[in-house]
Amino acid sequence: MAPRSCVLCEKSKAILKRPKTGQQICKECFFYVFETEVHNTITQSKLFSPGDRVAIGASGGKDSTVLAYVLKTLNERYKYGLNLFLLSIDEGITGYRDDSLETVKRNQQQYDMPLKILSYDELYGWTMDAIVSQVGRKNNCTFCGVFRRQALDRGAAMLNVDHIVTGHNADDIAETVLMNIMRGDIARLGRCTYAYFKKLDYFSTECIYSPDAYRGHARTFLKDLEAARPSAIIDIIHSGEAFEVSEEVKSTQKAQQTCKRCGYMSSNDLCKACTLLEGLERGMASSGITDRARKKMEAEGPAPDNLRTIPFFRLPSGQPAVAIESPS
Ligand SMILES: Nc1ncnc2c1ncn2[C@@H]1O[C@H](COP(=O)(O)OP(=O)(O)OP(=O)(O)O)[C@@H](O)[C@H]1O
Repeated sequence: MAPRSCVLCEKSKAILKRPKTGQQICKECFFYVFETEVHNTITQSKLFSPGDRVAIGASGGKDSTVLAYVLKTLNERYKYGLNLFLLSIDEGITGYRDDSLETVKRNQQQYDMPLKILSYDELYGWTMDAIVSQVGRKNNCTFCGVFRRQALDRGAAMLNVDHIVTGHNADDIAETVLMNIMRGDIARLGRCTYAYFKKLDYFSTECIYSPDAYRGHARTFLKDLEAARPSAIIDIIHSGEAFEVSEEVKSTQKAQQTCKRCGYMSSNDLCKACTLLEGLERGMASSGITDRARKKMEAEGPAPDNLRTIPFFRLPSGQPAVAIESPS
């Protein structure tokens, strides 16, 4: 059978079928439509203003590498006037993050962007290797996720940027929508094709500490759905976007305040990172995970005065941290 030609340019050979539209298109047309969609989202949502400083959360993986490449390309093509920075968080995972940071350092050269690396070790006094040796593999993702979110905000404040952007592909977002539904967590409500065809330099190893079994179930389920109906992924994302959170559910969300200990935004007296860090420092790491363990630690008395804590968080303006929309 003769190869199909691209439905857009009608000249070149089609090399992929976009599940989103069902269109069979060639490589050049794919680059063009993908980049144009990102551009349209940026302009229609008025994401940036000329002169804005933007930190790209750079893990070295495919999604953030595509993000850095596309933002740089669009910034030059459409003259957005953005100052772009790479911001990498070094979680301290030997054999994984040290390798992927080498990719980010190459991206820094390739894309000619300043790079800031901030490590868990310098911020919290703990690497993920040390955390895993205390808590084991089961709950370590909780520590890593909470610590990364705060580290990205703190790194962004150090760079004095107006925005942080992170890379997410359609599969990951659909998985997250499904997982929030399956957990009854409505209130918290891809692909690598682009990176592969553009031959971008990215790091493609899974985190050595991330056996997220629940996400694995969502992923398998989504793959089955997609096999039956290719638009399933994008349909689920649209459903997630269309969910209306009732006022009753919204009212269960706690008001945003700042952490008494470190000044970072929090919905409790202590932010989650301070709670987790206190547990680690007192040798009771699960106190940040289960209510029972927390009560046990509380029963042992207040935190000692010499407890290692996270430096107090202030925005570059000197203001304490204020609420920033939390992606979930
Ligand atoms: N260590 C890190 N330093 C800076 N940004 C990070 C880091 N880890 C994750 N991010 C940001 O969060 C996004 C989503 O991360 P996630 O862990 O889900 O990885 P992913 O979907 O495999 O993305 P990637 O392919 O870029 O690694 C990344 O694209 C990146 O923008």
